[in-house]
Amino acid sequence: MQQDFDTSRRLPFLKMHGLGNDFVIVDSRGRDAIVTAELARAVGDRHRGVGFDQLAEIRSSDAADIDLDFWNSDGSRAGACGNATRCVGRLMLDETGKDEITIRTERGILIARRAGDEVSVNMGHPQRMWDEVPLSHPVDTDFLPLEGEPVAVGMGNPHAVFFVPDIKEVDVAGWGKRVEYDPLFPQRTNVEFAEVRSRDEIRMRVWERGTGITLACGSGACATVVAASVRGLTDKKVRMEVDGGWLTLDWREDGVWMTGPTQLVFQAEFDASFLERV
Ligand SMILES: N[C@H](CCC[C@H](N)C(=O)O)C(=O)O
Repeated sequence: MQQDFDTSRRLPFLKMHGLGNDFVIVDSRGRDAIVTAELARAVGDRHRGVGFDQLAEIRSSDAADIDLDFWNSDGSRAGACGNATRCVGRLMLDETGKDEITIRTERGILIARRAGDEVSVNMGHPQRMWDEVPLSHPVDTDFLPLEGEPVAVGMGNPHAVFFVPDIKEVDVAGWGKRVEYDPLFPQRTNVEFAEVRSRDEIRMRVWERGTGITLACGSGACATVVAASVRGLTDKKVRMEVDGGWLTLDWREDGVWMTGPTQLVFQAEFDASFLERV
């Protein structure tokens, strides 16, 4: 593997999770970015590495408090990751002592705020045009021409949200994987299955592009409240139960706000021999 960093050095990282959506976080501020697709796959392997749903790399920014890049465990890039943004938001809020910080991701500058013990992030405005999601050709994004007629929503990454009468009956892995690779999605897609319990409560399960079933997905939760609201099934503010716990979503004038808990699990470092084997 081509590397532009010194493998004789160790590589410190943090393991964090938001509702069981788990992340390895590497802080590359003050040096060149070091994460490559190969490194992401090696670290993401739960046997050879440590495993994660996404790897997040913090970088110095000239436009916000930090820049943040996301990788899936198959080595692909994710344009957005709401739960990792909340986790890194927590780190930066604690580091700076501020109540609000800015994070530049591929989709633009996001704001993270303290919300009691939890962290809120404004995940920005949803993308509802077919070519923004993106889809492969013009269709009605409120009712995609697929079995189950999902809603297409971009949150900096693509999502297809299905409404189902009973979430327990859904084969999330089988159905999710089929939709992820449907030719309607030229960059593949994340897939959400949502059971609306009331106008302000949704139960959601997710199949993540490049990762598979996860216990939560922040951008997917944002996409789901947008989809439910567009279909007239819920209000714009909902509580959402995912496999890993509860999030609050609020689609406001300035974007979709997501609030929930974050957890630091451990701090460790990859040693030189691990990095040399990548
Ligand atoms: N877990 C993330 C989303 C990852 C999406 C990723 N699987 C993609 O390829 O877009 C979240 O909290 O928003």
